[in-house]
Formats: sequence, structure tokens, C-alpha cells
Amino acid sequence: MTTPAPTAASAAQKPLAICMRGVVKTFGGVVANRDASLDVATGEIHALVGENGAGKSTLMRVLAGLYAPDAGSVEVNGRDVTGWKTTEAISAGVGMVHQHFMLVPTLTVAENVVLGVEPQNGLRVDLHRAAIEVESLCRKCGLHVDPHAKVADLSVGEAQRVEILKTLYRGAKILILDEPTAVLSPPEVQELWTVLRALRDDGGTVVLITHKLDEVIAVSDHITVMRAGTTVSRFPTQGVTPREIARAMVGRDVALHLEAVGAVDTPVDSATADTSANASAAPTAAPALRITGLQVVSDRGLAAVNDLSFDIRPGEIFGIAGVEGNGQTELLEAIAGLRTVRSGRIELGGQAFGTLSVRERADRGLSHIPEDRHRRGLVLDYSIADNLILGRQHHFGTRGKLDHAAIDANAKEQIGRFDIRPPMPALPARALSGGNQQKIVIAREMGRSFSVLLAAQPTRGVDVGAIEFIHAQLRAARDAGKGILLISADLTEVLALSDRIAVMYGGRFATVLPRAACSAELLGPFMTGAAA
Ligand SMILES: Nc1ncnc2c1ncn2[C@@H]1O[C@H](COP(=O)(O)OP(=O)(O)OP(=O)(O)O)[C@@H](O)[C@H]1O
Repeated sequence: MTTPAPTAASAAQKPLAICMRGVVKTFGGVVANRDASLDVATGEIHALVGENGAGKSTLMRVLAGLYAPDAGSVEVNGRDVTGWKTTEAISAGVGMVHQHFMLVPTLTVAENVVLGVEPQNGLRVDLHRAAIEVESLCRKCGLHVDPHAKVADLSVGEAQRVEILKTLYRGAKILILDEPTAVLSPPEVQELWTVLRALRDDGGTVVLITHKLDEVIAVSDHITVMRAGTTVSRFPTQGVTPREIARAMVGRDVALHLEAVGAVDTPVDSATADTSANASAAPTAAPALRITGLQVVSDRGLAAVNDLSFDIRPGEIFGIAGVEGNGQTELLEAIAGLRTVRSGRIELGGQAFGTLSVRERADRGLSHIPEDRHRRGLVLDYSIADNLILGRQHHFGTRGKLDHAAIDANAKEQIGRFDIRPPMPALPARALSGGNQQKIVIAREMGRSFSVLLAAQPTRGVDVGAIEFIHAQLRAARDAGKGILLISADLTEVLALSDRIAVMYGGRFATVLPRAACSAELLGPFMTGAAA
């Protein structure tokens, strides 16, 4: 594969919607972009890929007017817009959907979409008109969501749609999406592709940041690869394999978990699927984790986990697949001690948790990688070193006095072992790229002794090299006899790692199968409730 340096001439024949040249952006001592370039033709879907911390989000924030570059130039539709403000970018039709949603949960969908540009009726905001306009926009672009629903009540997939609607309502013709599928289920991803293709066919331009290389192949027309802040190659998508893209990103061959899924055994007929969690081979050792008759309610007071019972054996990865919002979050939070249990029993190594606190559960050997690293996993203003001991401070000091030498030594060890970049223990977590923030959580939870690990979306937002590493860590932990409960919206990940797989639907397991009996085709109908 040839990967020529980006030049205007090498771009498609169509006029360039985006032309960025020699962009430099530094934050204190950290260089996020150095001599970065990007050519995107009008009316194409362009994938921007690269390892965690390669500088993709920063480059797109420069384009969207969130950051002014230290050097370099930015042109949009042939106009020099270097250093413009977000308001100017929005009025010029450039909209960005960020990795972490920026919606107001207490407002309705329509109120969020029109926020800041509300239709007026005299001096008053016309919410009735807003709802009608949002409804008609939904119909026009095929993004279905109820304009009157409260954002707090939406699934992540629906919230994602609202973010896109927000940018389209402001007239975006250049849409930047930063890892939009990290939280979407497979059908929601397909729906998003339909929307993006329709946008492109309508003359719109899309820049898509994603770590999922199968998505790059499925939907993009061209690919730009960034490494260490700079652009290293740009090429058409047609004819390229995920392996080639991964090599361009990382500079070496990477074992892709997608390919691991190729080792699927013959699937069984859904009629033979068992819905009891003990459907696999006969258990040998006592369970690492035992859940009996668990009932948990959601924030809205509804039954989220509905009389669930299952065991996880030592040395087993038990994967839960399913569309988000079917009780997975509440299940993990209940086990971790973050949510009250209405009834039922949780036992670790034969001992009931009862009302033990989060810290006491951790001290008994429970580790937890939460699904939302910002809400549950990190304190963004704390340093990397402090985040690496979060919840375990009592192990790093005596009589309320912290042992800073031990904290620093721990940080250095974990930063090295989990390749957290930049390797600066004193840096606040906020200053790290999304993937490197995730590595802090993984390092804290897996870099200590534990017997059961709750791993929710463990590779959300991390690059192919890091996925390979995290998957190897999870397999090694399993091989060392740990019990692992894996929850992932990424079905390929569940298939690649699990020994047994349950599909969760409506707070129950719609099926539980040994891995050898599973395939994406078989599990799909259980995920939508069609086969439950
Ligand atoms: N506000 C900031 N303050 C300090 N450093 C920052 C800031 N934003 C980004 N950086 C640093 O710039 C580098 C590039 O980050 P960026 O978020 O652009 O990478 P990325 O390619 O989008 O990564 P990911 O795939 O993990 O999201 C990283 O080393 C990051 O730590």
C-alpha cells in the first residue's frame, strides 16, 4: 500500500471543503499537533485515525474553532479561517459532535436542539415551533427521536442522535464526529451510517474519528492517519484492509480482535439456546461471583434488573452483550456497591456482600472498570498519580498521611506497564486524550490484586494497539484464575473475549450460551428482543 504525504493534488477531484496545513498546537509542554495537515473533499466521508493521543481531537477542535492553532493555516471551502471562533465556525456550517455528550439532561430533546438559537414568538421563546421544526428535521434526515422526551430519559444512542440533530439544526454542512459509535449498538451504528451517507449524498462533508477499523472500511471514502501529532498518510479507502490501516497507525503489525472473531465455531440454532446461566459445561470450582435472584431498580424507579441469577467461575470471562439500557449498567453498579439492591444476593468467593461499601468490596478483591470514565472512573482535576490510587488511598499511607514516595512509585510503574501517555505523573487527567484516560482506569483496576473484575466497556475509545494490550491483560487475568464479568456494546469484543455469553434484554438474560455456540447472527435477535 502506498501512503503518500498529503497534498492538495492528491486529494479527490472535487473542491476541498477542508484544507489544513502545518498545524501546530501545544498545551504547556505537551505538543498535541506538529505540522499536521488534512485535506477533505466536499461531499466525502473522511476517516481520521491514529493511536490514542495522536492529536486527532485537537486537530478537529482547531477546525471547529475551539482552539486557535499556534502555527499553520485552516481553510474551509477555500476561505482562510485560521484562528476563527466556534460561533464563526457554526455560522459557516462546521459542526462538531464531541466524544462526551454536551446535552442538558433536564431539558427536552427539542429544547436541547434549539438551545442558543431558539425560535422566537415576539419576545418569548417559541417551544411549540421548536418541537415542530425538530420533528421535521428528524424526518428529513432519518434520525428518529421524540422531540418532547426528556434527555435524561434517553438511551445513549438516542442522545447521540440529539447531538447530531443539534449540529444539523444550526445548518452544518461539514460534520465532525469524534468517536460517535463508542456507545452505540450494532443496529444503531448501521442507522448512523445511513444518516451520514444521506448527508454526503446531499453534498455534505463528514470527518469521522474512530478506532474501529471495520467502520472506517464500511463507511469512509478516504483515510488520513495521524501519528504523534502529525499526519503520516492519506489514501482512498477502497481496497485497504484493517490490518494495513492498523500498521499505518502504529508502525507495526497489530493483532486485531476482529480477526479473532473469525475463529467462530458452528453456531447452534436459536431454538436450542438456553436461558439459564449454567448452560455451559459443568462447573468445576466454587464460583468466583454468584448472583442470586437480584432485583435492582433504575434511577426512574423502574425494574432494571429483574430476578437475575448467574455464576462466574474462577478463570472465566462471562460476557454480557445487549443494547445499552437493558439493565447492564444497574447490574454492575449493584455488584460494585454503587446502587442499592432491592432484593437478592451477591457473593464473592462464597461470602455475601450484604451492605458492604464500595471500598470494602474492593478490599475483598473486587475490581471495577466503570463504563463512564468521567462520571465514575476519574477525578479529571486530580493528577494521573492520584487517579491511579483513587479509592485505595488507605493503602498508600498511615493515619491519614499519604506516602507520596509510594504514590509516585506506583504511578511510574503503572504508567510504564499500561503505556499511559504522556508519562507525566503530575499531569491532571483532564489533559490526557480519551484513550489515555481510559488506560488510567484500567491500570488502577487491573494493576493490583483482585479476584473478580467487572469490566464495563473496557476498550471504549482506545486505539487498536491498546485494545490488543487490554485484551491480552483480560485473557491473562482469566488464565490466572480471575472471574471476569465483561459488558460491552461492541459485540465483536464480547465474542472475541468471552467463554460464555449472555444477552441481556429488559433486565433479564434472553439467552446464555457457551462461546463456541455463538455468532453475531445468532445473538442479534436476542439483543432486539425478537428471539426472547
Ligand atoms: N487541554 C489539554 N491540555 C493539555 N494537554 C492536552 C489537552 N488536550 C490534548 N492534550 C494532549 O495532546 C495530545 C493529543 O490529544 P488528542 O486528544 O488530540 O488525541 P487523540 O488522537 O484525539 O486521542 P484519543 O484517540 O485518545 O481521543 C495528548 O498527548 C493529550 O494529552
